[in-house]
Amino acid sequence: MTRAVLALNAGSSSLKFALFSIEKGEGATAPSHRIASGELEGIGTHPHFIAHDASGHTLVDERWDPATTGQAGDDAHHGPMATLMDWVGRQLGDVDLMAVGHRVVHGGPEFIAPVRITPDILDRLTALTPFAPLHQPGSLAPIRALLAQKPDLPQVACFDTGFHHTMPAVAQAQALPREYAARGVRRYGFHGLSYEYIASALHDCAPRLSEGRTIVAHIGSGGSLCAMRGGRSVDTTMGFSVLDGLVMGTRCGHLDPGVILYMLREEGLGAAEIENILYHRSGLLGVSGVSADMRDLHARTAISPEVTQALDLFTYRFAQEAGAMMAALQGLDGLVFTAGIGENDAVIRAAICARLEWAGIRLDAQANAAHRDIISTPDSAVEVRVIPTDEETTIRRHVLMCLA
Ligand SMILES: Nc1ncnc2c1ncn2[C@@H]1O[C@H](COP(=O)(O)OP(=O)(O)O)[C@@H](O)[C@H]1O
Ligand SMILES: CC(=O)OP(=O)(O)O
Ligand SMILES: [Mg+2]
Repeated sequence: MTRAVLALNAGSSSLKFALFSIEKGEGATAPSHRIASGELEGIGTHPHFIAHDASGHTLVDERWDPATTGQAGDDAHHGPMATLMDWVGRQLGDVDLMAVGHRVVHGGPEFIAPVRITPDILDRLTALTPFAPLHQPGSLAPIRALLAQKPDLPQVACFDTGFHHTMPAVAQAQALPREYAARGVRRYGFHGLSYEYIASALHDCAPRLSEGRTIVAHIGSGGSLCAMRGGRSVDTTMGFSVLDGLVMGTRCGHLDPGVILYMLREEGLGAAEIENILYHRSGLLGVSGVSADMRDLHARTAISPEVTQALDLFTYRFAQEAGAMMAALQGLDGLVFTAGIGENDAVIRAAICARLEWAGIRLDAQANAAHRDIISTPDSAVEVRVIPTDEETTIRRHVLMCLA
């Protein structure tokens, strides 16, 4: 029987998985071998489940009605996670599953390195839910379900916050009364499993950018920038929560806290209503009034000025936040685009790069349209790259490190 590790990556609009075969004694740094991988994407907009085997053959390719398939963050027995886990369970016939690794969005101040799940650890991770109210339950639901079904199956939690613990104290700080930092209210940063993968890819394919000053732009349904120097995070645009920084699919990004006071005091809204506005009704969806999904928005730019405004705000705010990351890095050698929008959307990449020409970025329009590895011109002061992220490979690495 093939021994395997399953990596589960629950995002806000997608559930991704990969099943890796593991040789006896295989270490975390050995090249990975996938038996199968896939994703349920477009959760909440146009759910699409697609999976491939090791040779790229399609195992499943189905589209569903969003009204019948639930939301990201539903518990493990209902909605998208149940669909994915049922399907994966049926594929496991001749596989000896040695461990499951999970993306867990928030590790709080305590959890940096990956950790083997025990009932006590699960309780401590559950206690972090107020830090990521809409992500943590979705991360923990499959862990809890598997712990009940298969208590002896090793499970490892891999933290999206872990990569950013190298940020200097000044980047972790907020200008609040000191006692807040002691209570864990500080800047953490997210998308760390993705940034760790990109840091290792840069080490292999672009040593100059790996050693130098690089902004990695993880722009999917959620999005953030990481200012990386020498392959480590020195700053990032998400802070205490996944609301900060860039304009996202349904989240507002950077916002004057006075707006929240206004909603509380003048509009009489409660915490749950404000949370719903900031997490689910803002961002591209809120400004365009039609969709959180970039693919839908491009199809409507010609007919809707609101859609054009939403895209303008998205690229404007990106350029502003990139300026902040350049200040943290004291300059810029490289810019890397990754995740759903970063990897696939040449129009958005071009609009962003046009706003950053002042920083020495020159885009090669043909290379960009063809989604090539390097999309800047040879004379560009900043090398611009597209690197597909692979959070599942980071999870595999973390599982093997943790079990060693
Ligand atoms: N071909 C494409 N063109 C433009 N945007 C795309 C394309 N494919 C995916 N996207 C965007 O990427 C988003 C999903 O990115 P992803 O990184 O999978 O998100 P998450 O992990 O946060 O769920 C979608 O909401 C969509 O806006
Ligand atoms: C941390 C976060 O925002 O994740 P996602 O982009 O998957 O929503
Ligand atoms: Mg993601």
